[in-house]
Amino acid sequence: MIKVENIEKHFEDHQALRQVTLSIQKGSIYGLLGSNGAGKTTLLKIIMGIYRQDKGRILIHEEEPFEHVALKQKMIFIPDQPYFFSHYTVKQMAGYYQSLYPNWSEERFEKLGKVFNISPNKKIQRLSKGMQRQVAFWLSLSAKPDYLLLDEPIDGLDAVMRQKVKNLLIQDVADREMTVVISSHNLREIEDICDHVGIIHQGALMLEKDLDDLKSDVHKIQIAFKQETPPDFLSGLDTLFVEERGSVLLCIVRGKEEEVTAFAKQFQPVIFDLLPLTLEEIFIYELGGTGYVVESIMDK
Ligand SMILES: Nc1ncnc2c1ncn2[C@@H]1O[C@H](COP(=O)(O)OP(=O)(O)OP(=O)(O)O)[C@@H](O)[C@H]1O
Repeated sequence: MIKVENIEKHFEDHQALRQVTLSIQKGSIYGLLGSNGAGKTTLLKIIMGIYRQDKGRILIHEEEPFEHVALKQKMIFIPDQPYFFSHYTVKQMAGYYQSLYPNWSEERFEKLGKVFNISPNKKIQRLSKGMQRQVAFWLSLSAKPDYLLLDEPIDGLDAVMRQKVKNLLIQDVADREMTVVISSHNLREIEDICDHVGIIHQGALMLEKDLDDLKSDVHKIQIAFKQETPPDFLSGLDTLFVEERGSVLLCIVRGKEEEVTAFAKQFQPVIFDLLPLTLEEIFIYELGGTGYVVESIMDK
């Protein structure tokens, strides 16, 4: 488990993180969403023990990562521009990873070679950017880390490889409870693999959600009554948004589907529809006036 408690970080007079608190369960995939400069990379580097926070505490498996060598052998960070030694082949770099990570599996490295389809004898710096990114995944997954932190990892991978990498991540989470933190600008890139997301804006965590709960507990209802809207109707619902569209009332409500339906039907509506919301709609309604935040993570 990763616990981030009241983290603050300044770079000279710029405050990059403000009072960030979140926890990431073992065996889960956590999406850290935010626009450029929001503070995602800074937070990932603090979790990895690469930067030291000014205030607050990070606990990985109840231990602080900064200068903790044994803990770092179980953690891998893939930065947005992976770094490799110049002139090293994939095989030579694999040897280096093997010396760093005690959990390294040669068998896994060979098996994954078939997925990535890159010759281990190739010099990494002669590969394309997307292929170098594949090498970063190939080596990292062969090292079988307990914690894998990814800084905008999907960018630069083609659609087929993107899906392959997502499947590999999900497989390691399911098989050996690896914990993944993945940063992105774009909710759509990661919504299919994350079970939790946090939205970070100007260094502060604005919203943190369990995606399964979120998808099942927020609904859009369209309802019309024979006459005026009964006064008790809206006051009896937990509404995030209400709009009159002619005689039809559109409401975004929180609550269990059966309970919302049973409640609405008491008023004998002439029209009643309950529809699921897209994740995008949920964030728009939940974040209300903070339009830029929503727009920035929904870019197409
Ligand atoms: N080493 C550094 N020195 C000074 N300022 C920094 C440093 N690293 C980050 N910052 C500043 O901290 C803020 C947060 O940067 P960070 O890289 O964490 O954002 P990000 O959310 O990862 O952005 P992006 O999506 O553009 O990569 C930015 O204003 C950035 O300029």
